[in-house]
Amino acid sequence: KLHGPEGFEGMRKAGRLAAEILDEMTRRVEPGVTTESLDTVIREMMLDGGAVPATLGYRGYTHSSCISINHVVCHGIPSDKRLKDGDIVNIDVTPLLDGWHGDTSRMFFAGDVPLKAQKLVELTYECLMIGIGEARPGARLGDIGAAIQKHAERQRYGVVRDFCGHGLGRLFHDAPEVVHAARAGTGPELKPGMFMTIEPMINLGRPAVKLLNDGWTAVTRDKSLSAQFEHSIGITEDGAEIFTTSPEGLDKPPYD
Ligand SMILES: CCc1ccsc1-c1ccc(O)c(O)c1
Ligand SMILES: [Mn+2]
Ligand SMILES: [Mn+2]
Repeated sequence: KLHGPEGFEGMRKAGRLAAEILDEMTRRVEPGVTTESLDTVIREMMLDGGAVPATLGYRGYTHSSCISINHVVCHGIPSDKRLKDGDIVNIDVTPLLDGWHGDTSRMFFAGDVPLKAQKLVELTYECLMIGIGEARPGARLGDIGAAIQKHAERQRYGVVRDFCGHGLGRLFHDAPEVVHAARAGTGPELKPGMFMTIEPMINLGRPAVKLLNDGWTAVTRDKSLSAQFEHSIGITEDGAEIFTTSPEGLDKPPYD
């Protein structure tokens, strides 16, 4: 699907609301808060912004966000679980605003996070931005995953294969599947008007993942820490536009 100016306008608005919600999470993530309480703030901010949570009811999912802590790779379900000092936390939100999905996630620190975990978070952000840097008309989809994989594996980190980025717009998930480990020069050619997410999950240890009995929560098999960042982007005539950038510059680690 190739979108025109109306689609870019719609995604800018949905993406900005999503980024503002994650900016608010920067102020609220701290040891002692429950992930359920953060999910409630997220849902209220979506509704106040005239949007609805795209994940609520999606394939039977019961919450307005995914909150994934430490060795949880993705799809962590908000609960009465309290954050503790040293936790690294991914919060993933997708407000659906006037028919457009703004899908984004960032890492947050609860209290004092060990340097090794901070380095994983910074490298994962670099992977996302390096992947976005490959997105332009004429590039191949595989160029994105190849660049991400190279940056992560050079530092001996594991790139998760089990979950991918995706096309989006009026749909939450559409073609293409954006794999975060791929071969350059392969896959469909990128064209202006394509919308997609890039959402690399990078593990301190091996790439392998398993699902918990709740049917949602994905964890590293070797229990190593995992980090993820996600942006929704649109391919423009000369590159890519990021729809989910923080208006306050809060989406860029290192977090001091
Ligand atoms: C919880 C929403 C959900 C359910 C099945 S996959 C999924 C999901 C979660 C976060 C995402 O960024 C995404 O693209 C999909
Ligand atoms: Mn997401
Ligand atoms: Mn996504």
